[in-house]
Amino acid sequence: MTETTQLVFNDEMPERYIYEMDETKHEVALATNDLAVYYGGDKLALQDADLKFERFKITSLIGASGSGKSTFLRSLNRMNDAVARVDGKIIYRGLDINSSDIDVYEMRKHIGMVFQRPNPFAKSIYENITFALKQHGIRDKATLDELIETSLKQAALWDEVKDDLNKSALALSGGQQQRLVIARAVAMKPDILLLDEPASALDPISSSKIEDTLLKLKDDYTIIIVTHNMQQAARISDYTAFFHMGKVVEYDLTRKIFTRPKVQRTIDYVNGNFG
Ligand SMILES: Nc1ncnc2c1ncn2[C@@H]1O[C@H](COP(=O)(O)OP(=O)(O)OP(=O)(O)O)[C@@H](O)[C@H]1O
Repeated sequence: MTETTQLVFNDEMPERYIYEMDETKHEVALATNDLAVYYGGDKLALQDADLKFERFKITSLIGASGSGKSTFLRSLNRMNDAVARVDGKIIYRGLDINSSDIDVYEMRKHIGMVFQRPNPFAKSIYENITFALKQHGIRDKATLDELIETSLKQAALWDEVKDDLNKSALALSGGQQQRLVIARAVAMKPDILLLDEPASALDPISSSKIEDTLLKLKDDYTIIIVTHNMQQAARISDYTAFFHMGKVVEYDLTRKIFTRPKVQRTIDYVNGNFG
């Protein structure tokens, strides 16, 4: 952002602003209620997280390193269970999926996760996608073939690999591997896709392919993405949450976060004044 477009401080500014989603107008796919995460028993890494995520939209989580973005994202499908205490509620289809009686394995079929580093299995492209499907009891070849084609098309990888599905996934480029991992996640037909900096390890062209893929995927999925790249957040997301020191400081429509944020700290961050 150039000097002339710097956002400026104006009179009475709140310390926090959380967009109140009108549930009569917007379908909420997932909501957190008073979420707090403690590592090692007492290290508070996230607090007071109350967010609603709209269905079929992309929400970006932005903020400096260590501000709690990944902690929040990982808590949404219980990836932190083994390392942290997660208090509060995560509401999905009327259920609190943070409750102890939830079948986490089953829940993750609905809420999938893609990590920063592409992590395909050391298997063929075909097997990367069929592995989890078979574990979930899908064995019919025609069904598997159809799911492979659909998911690879959704992840914008089909045209590049359709003639060689038996090739090792490890022989693909980093960007192709990440799209394969996205295909693997969408083959399970989740409702919600969580992505932790999915493009940060990739070159700009691969990164832009991932962005295009996510924009297409939002026709069918609700997407929540952690990104350090503010241009990327501005380009692809409908909503943006700005994290600072374990709190969501501002949550709003992306265009408002980047043009008319309400909190001084957000203004500083989007202007590049991180101090
Ligand atoms: N497994 C863990 N055990 C202990 N502390 C952790 C663990 N994971 C994260 N933390 C701490 O929690 C805080 C928030 O970290 P988190 O990774 O959520 O931040 P982040 O905003 O995602 O950062 P980055 O952008 O660097 O990924 C930090 O102080 C971090 O050191």
